[in-house]
Amino acid sequence: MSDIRRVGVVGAGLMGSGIAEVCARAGLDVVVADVSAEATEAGRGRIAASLGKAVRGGKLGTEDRDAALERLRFTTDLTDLRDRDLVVEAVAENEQVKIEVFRTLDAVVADPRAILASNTSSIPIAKLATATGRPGQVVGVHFFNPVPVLKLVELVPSLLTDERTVTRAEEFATGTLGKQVIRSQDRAGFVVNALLIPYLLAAVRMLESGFASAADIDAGMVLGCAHPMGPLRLADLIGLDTTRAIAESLYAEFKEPLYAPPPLLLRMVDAGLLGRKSGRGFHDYSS
Ligand SMILES: NC(=O)c1ccc[n+]([C@@H]2O[C@H](COP(=O)([O-])OP(=O)(O)OC[C@H]3O[C@@H](n4cnc5c(N)ncnc54)[C@H](O)[C@@H]3O)[C@@H](O)[C@H]2O)c1
Repeated sequence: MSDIRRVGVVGAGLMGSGIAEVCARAGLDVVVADVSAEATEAGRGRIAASLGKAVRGGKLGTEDRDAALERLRFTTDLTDLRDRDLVVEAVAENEQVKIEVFRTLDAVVADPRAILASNTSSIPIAKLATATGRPGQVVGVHFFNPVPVLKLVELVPSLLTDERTVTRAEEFATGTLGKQVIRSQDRAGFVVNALLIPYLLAAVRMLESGFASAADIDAGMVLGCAHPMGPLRLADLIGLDTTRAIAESLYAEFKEPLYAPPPLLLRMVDAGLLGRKSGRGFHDYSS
C-alpha cells in the first residue's frame, strides 16, 4: 500500500485538473497550484464539471463528489506545496518553464523523500532531475487525457532516478489510483507519443496537401479502423499547442522528418486555434 497521502499538482489545465480529480477521488489530500486565480478557477470549474458528469453517469455518488471537492485546495503560491509527499508537475510543455518549476519545488518541498514527478509528454526527465538537488526523487509519471477515463500511466525513470522512487511511484499509480503502468526509458515521447505523434502529423499533412477533408480523414480512421476518434479530432483534444510542442521535442531528440510539425499546425497555433480548449482547431467546438 502506498505511503503517499498528500499530493500537489502544479498546473490546473487539462491534465493537472484531471490528475487532481483522480487523486481527490482516491481519498488523497490535494493542493493544486497555477499562476493566476483565473487559471485555478478554470481548473476548479473543470473538475466540478467532470465530477458532475460522473454523478450523472451513475459512476459517483453525490456524497463522494462533495467529499472529493472538499479534499481539493487551490493556490497560486508554490510554497503551499511544502508538506507534500508527491508533487506532479503538469504545466505547459515548455522545457524552461518546467525547469523553473522543478527548481522551485526542490527549494520548497520539505521531505527529502518526497517524489517530484513530471507529466511531461516529451521532455527528458533527466533534464528536469538535474535542475534539482535530488535527482533520485524525480521521475516521469505520464497520465493520459481524459485522466479519469484512461487507465494508462507511463512510468519513466531517468538514468538518475532511485529504484525506490520508481517502486513508490508505481505503487501509487496502481494501488492508490487504480491505473495500469507501463515503463519506458527516458526518450522523448516515451512509448505512446513516439508512436502516436507521427500518425497525427501525417493526418495534418494529408489535410494540408488537399488529399482529403478533415471530416473524411477522421471518418476514415473511425469507420475503417474502429478508432474511437479520428486523428484530427484527437489532436484537437490533446491541444494543438501541446501537439506542436511534443512534435518539436521529438524532432529535437531524433532528427527524423516524420516528427517535424507541418506548417499548417504551426500556423494554427500562431493563430490561437488550439483545438477543443480554444473552441476551434481542425473542427469547430464553439456551440
Ligand atoms: N493534453 C494532453 O492530452 C496531454 C496528455 C498527457 C500529458 N500532457 C502533458 O501535460 C502537461 C500539461 O498539459 P495540458 O494539456 O494540461 O496543458 P494546458 O495548457 O491545458 O495547462 C497548462 C497549465 O499550466 C499552467 N502553468 C503554466 N506555467 C506555470 C507555472 N510556472 N506554474 C504553475 N502553472 C503554470 C497554465 O496556466 C495552465 O493552466 C504538458 O507537459 C503536456 O505535454 C498533455
